[in-house]
Amino acid sequence: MNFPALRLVEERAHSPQGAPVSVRELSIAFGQNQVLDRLSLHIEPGEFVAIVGRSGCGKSTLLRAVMGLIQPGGGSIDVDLNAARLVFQEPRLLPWASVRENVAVGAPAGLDAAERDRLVDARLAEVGLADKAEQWPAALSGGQRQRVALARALISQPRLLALDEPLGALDALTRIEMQALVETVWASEGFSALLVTHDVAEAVALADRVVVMEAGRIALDLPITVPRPRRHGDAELAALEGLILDRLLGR
Ligand SMILES: Nc1ncnc2c1ncn2[C@@H]1O[C@H](COP(=O)(O)OP(=O)(O)OP(=O)(O)O)[C@@H](O)[C@H]1O
Repeated sequence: MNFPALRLVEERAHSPQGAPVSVRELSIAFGQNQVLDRLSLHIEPGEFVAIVGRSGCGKSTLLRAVMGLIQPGGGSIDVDLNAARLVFQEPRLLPWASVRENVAVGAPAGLDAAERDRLVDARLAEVGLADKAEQWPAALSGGQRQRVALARALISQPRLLALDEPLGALDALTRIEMQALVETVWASEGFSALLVTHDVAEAVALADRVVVMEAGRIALDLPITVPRPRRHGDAELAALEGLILDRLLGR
């Protein structure tokens, strides 16, 4: 008999530990626009850090710099990019490839077909899409496509997962379901997570620390110690959300 859930647990037990990230005195300018100004941020192995801030404050610039997509103007970033994956707001799937093939794109090189299929099936089961492997992306909902993007990122067993507003295009209910999924996979896989989001409620629901950016620097670095799994609408989370919103709105 086949025990896919058991196999998944065995795989989790062998998951590599989360990778640390050290950003020191990072400065980035686009022309005259000084977007990041000697910003420092440290992420502990396995920690979940969310970044919030007003539109244009430099959240995505920071995340892209951490992922090696933007060259720092000054300062340093210490991160192992071999073990890092990025999930964007749009799922960026190959429209002409099946769900299985889209997830397999993220698989480590050198696997034989059976081993690759086994990993794809395990990841699809993890994100709740076990029955969609042979579908085309066009046949999926927006939330399902984003699950495929998550499975594609997870298949390489990343030690750091960077998430750039990954749930921003989803409706409110799907978004809450996806937040629970992200929390579950993070808790079971052990990777470090860096999430950029506009949604302060999402940040406090998911993160160990919420970092508030202002004028290219960190204005507030707030630990969220509410026990997990967290429940949407929890009073303590709502109070933390209010505190951060007060800061962002200057109230
Ligand atoms: N490639 C680029 N070239 C020039 N300017 C850029 C570039 N990328 C970002 N910027 C500018 O840097 C600033 C910060 O942009 P960034 O996308 O990091 O902000 P953000 O906080 O993620 O914004 P949002 O919440 O709206 O996504 C903005 O003024 C933006 O116009």
